[in-house]
Amino acid sequence: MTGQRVLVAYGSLNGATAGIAEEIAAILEKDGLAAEVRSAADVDDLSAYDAVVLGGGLYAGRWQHDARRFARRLKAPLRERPVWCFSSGPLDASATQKEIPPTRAVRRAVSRIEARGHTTFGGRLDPHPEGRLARSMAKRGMAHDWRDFDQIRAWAHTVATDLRRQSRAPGDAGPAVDKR
Ligand SMILES: Cc1cc2nc3c(=O)[nH]c(=O)nc-3n(C[C@H](O)[C@H](O)[C@H](O)COP(=O)(O)O)c2cc1C
Repeated sequence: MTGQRVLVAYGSLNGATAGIAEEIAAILEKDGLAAEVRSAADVDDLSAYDAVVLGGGLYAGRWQHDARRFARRLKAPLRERPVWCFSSGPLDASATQKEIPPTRAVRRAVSRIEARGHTTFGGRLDPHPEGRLARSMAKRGMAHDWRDFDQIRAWAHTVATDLRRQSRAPGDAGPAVDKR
C-alpha cells in the first residue's frame, strides 16, 4: 500500500464518463491506492487528496461544463498535485485504434493545471440521452457504447504505476500538501 489518496473527478452529462471514472478508480484501488470517485461539480476542496484524475465528456470539442469549471476553480491546488486527465468522446472505434490528442480547448485546460498526461477514450451515446441534439443523434442510429474497458484499465494501471514510483523515488517530498 502506498497510502496515497486519489480523487477521480468527472464531468458527465449522460453517464459514460462517470462509468469510465468508476472503472479507473477500481483499478487504482486494486493497485493499492485509495481512490474516490466524485462528480467534479461536487468538489471544492482537494486537501484530502494527494493526486487527481480528471475526466470530461466531449461536447462540441469541449469538456462537459462541470469538468471545465473544476479545472478553472481548482487550478491552484491542482497544480500542487500530480494530475492526469482523460476525455470521453469519439462515437466510433478511433480511440481504440490510435492515440487521439486532446482538443484545443482540452489542451488548454490540461496545460493550465499542469497535468502529467491526457488520453482520449471512446464515448457512449445513450439510447435515451439528455439534450435535444443528443436525442436526434440517437434517433439517427448513433446510440452505441464505444468505450474500450481494456484500454481504460491499461491506462489506469499506468497512472497507478507512476504514482507508486513517485512515492518511492529517493529524495521525494512525499504526497502533495495543500499550501493554501
Ligand atoms: C451533442 C453532442 C456533441 C458531441 N460532441 C463531441 C465532440 O465534439 N467530440 C467527440 O469526440 N465526441 C462528441 N460527442 C460524443 C460524447 O462525447 C460521448 O457520447 C461521451 O461519451 C458522452 O459522455 P457523457 O455520457 O459522460 O456525457 C458528442 C455527443 C453529443 C450528444
